[in-house]
Amino acid sequence: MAEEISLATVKKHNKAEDLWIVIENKVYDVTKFRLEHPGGEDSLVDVAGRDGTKEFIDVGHSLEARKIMKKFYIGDLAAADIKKKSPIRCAHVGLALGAVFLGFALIYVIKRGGGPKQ
Ligand code: HEM
Repeated sequence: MAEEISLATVKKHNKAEDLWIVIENKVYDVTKFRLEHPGGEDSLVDVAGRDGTKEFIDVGHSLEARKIMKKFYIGDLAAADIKKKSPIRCAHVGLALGAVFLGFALIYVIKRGGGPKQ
């Protein structure tokens, strides 16, 4: 099984001479690659020690780039750090569904003449 690396550990490697990046929940040590990176050293240093998934995808990296990445893979982001964002999103979806349900329930009660009878 791949080694699990916490985001706190990744954060310690946030310099050009010690450069780890998270992409799609996988951790890469691109310290040596930074000088060969066709997109330049600076773009990698900008996301050093953090999640660079958005930036990586925004560039539209080729399949060749994805092949090269594999050479620098050092482990997976710890499960606890991956899940952090999702409960918030789930809560939002739950709230939205709850609000829609309440809306329909209200319409139903009103249409049935749930109000005071005359
Ligand atoms: C292990 C991680 C990465 C690898 C192996 C990698 C590899 C490459 C390669 C091979 C290219 C040439 C174009 C292509 O084949 O797509 C490239 C271009 C580029 N990369 Fe990366 N890259 C990595 C991460 C990143 C990240 C995290 C960023 C942004 C923060 C980034 C920004 C860029 C930019 C700006 C270009 C230039 C695009 C252009 O000139 O059109 N790269 N990269």
